[in-house]
Amino acid sequence: MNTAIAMDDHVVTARDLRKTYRSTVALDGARFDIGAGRIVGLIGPNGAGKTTALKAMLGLTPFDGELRVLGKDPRTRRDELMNDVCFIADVAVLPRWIRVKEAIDFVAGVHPRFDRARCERFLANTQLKPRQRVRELSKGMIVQLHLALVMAIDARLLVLDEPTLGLDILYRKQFYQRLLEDYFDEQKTIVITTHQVEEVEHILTDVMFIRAGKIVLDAPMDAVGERFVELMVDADRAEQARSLGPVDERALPFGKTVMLFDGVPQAQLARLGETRTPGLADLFVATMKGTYA
Ligand SMILES: Nc1ncnc2c1ncn2[C@@H]1O[C@H](COP(=O)(O)OP(=O)(O)OP(=O)(O)O)[C@@H](O)[C@H]1O
Repeated sequence: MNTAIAMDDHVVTARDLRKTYRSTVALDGARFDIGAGRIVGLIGPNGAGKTTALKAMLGLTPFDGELRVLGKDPRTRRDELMNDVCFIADVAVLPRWIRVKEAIDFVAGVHPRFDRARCERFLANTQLKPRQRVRELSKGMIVQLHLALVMAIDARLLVLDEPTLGLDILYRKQFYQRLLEDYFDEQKTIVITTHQVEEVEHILTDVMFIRAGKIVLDAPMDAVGERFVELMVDADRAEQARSLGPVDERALPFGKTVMLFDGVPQAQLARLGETRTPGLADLFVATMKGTYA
């Protein structure tokens, strides 16, 4: 197949992405594809390179390697890209004197795809009032304002870096619910980085784990459920289970062991003990073991 054509089928295509800050390697040959109409979680421990990968996609940092976002190289065509890509920059960018209503007026004035009614719907579920100034808002309320402004823009690619950091659990839940109900459709693609794996796993269509600048797992969520099985075995079956090559194991009380398998049929494991599909958080912990060693 012609690779140029194949690359354009994806919203994002990255090959051999590299970024070094003096002696720190932030991206170490990362490779991934993101298709249209997907909600992708880019998940990794602190310092894994998540923000750097997003900044590269947004044309906010130089890097080596090949990267196409909506068919364009963000290094050279950032301005054009920004018509179709939306992201939340640093929350500190809103001037402290501006009123909620003025911030909405401003975005409505500069962004042709901003939908004021939608923004106001998002805000109706918060305590924010149109006349309040940013300096009168709590940290979490400022994040809410930012999210409402960004979610009301009809962009093809929405990039969210830790979108719910600092928000209470009620709003976090509501945010992800609204992201699905009010924002997402097949024409859109969303990339979210987060540490709060449990909160996003039910909305993701795909998951990417990043560790030390490399993508170490990249799979659709339904494939994750088929690929990985967790098995709880008693001591007398542990050796037999171990011979099937678990990718991780941990001991439980009473001599039981939980083992994580990748690609071993569930039926085969079920003969040795109790099986279940691991949650994303379990997979994350198993995959990242030794990161801080
Ligand atoms: N401007 C910078 N100057 C020097 N080093 C940097 C800079 N930005 C990031 N780094 C380093 O690059 C690596 C990756 O950082 P990055 O911010 O991409 O990680 P992250 O996965 O987003 O982490 P976190 O979850 O903690 O936000 C880290 O080791 C970090 O110290």
